[in-house]
Amino acid sequence: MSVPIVRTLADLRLAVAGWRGAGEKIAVVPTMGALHEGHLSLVRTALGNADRVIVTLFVNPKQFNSATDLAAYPRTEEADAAKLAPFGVDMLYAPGAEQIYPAGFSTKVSVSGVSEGLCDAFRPGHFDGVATVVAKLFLQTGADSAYFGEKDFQQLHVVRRMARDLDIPIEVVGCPTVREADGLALSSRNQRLSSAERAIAPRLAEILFATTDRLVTGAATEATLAEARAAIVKAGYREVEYLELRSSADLTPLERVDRPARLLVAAWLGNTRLIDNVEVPASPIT
Ligand SMILES: Nc1ncnc2c1ncn2[C@@H]1O[C@H](COP(=O)(O)OP(=O)(O)OP(=O)(O)O)[C@@H](O)[C@H]1O
Ligand SMILES: CC(C)(CO)[C@@H](O)C(=O)[O-]
Ligand code: BAL
Repeated sequence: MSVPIVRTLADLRLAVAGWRGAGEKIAVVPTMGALHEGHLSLVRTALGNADRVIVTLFVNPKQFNSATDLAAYPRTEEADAAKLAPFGVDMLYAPGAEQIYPAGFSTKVSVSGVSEGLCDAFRPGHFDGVATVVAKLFLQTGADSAYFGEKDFQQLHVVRRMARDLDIPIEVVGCPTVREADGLALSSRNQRLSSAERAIAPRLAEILFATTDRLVTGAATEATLAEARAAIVKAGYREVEYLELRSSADLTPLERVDRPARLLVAAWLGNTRLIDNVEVPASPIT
């Protein structure tokens, strides 16, 4: 079985109209390709919740801050289509850039609040690019539900807020982060790690989990976070961009764990920027 590849908005709309006519529920899984088990877990959840599943593959230039990062981004469409084939995905929508940003395109979707701080502080404009392309993908596909990984936790919040604010009738579903056996969160950027870096990489998740265990409900957290930042550098990471505690519900900064909380990190291992985040387990207030 192979997955039908659709490259134009006109062909996408034709297929979707047929499915809608038959009363079928449609799910969309937006990706930038280089598919791995993380993406495939989203696909499995989508297949369980809908009659038709569209996976999108578009490396969105508007969300890259650096031309080098964009140029280095893996492009493996053939292998991606082969990975999707056994799942019975209904369509791989891999539009040309002109289908998303036709000549004269001048609109930007910008979500305030949840977009601010964390990744935005180091990739300014990144979430405008994400919100703009995801709004287009939601409207082009007209899907009933969309699947995003918690690995990109801030992105998940931005997309949810955007869909609510713009009254796009779609359910945004967050899916748990898939990890390698040693704890490293799967990411297409892991391919860029040297073998020495790959050996160090899982220390990030290890330190993150160990730190959440130390974040006792109600206690101030800054000293614990400072120790964790130092431990990440000691493990061999070049730089910690941020390690912050935020509310899980709306990403507001927290100085102590006084509601469901998430610990989020971005750090550079050599020339590769990795992100991760974990929920802080609730602990009894003593
Ligand atoms: N390890 C993972 N577990 C669950 N979902 C994931 C994982 N990695 C990526 N995803 C999700 O897959 C979707 C597409 O992500 P994307 O194509 O950017 O892959 P990626 O591996 O995160 O790449 P990169 O981080 O290098 O951009 C996003 O919703 C993202 O959160
Ligand atoms: C959601 C997304 C496909 C938008 O380009 C991208 O940010 C990603 O792959 O996470
Ligand atoms: N996974 C988020 C896409 C990006 O890093 O641009």
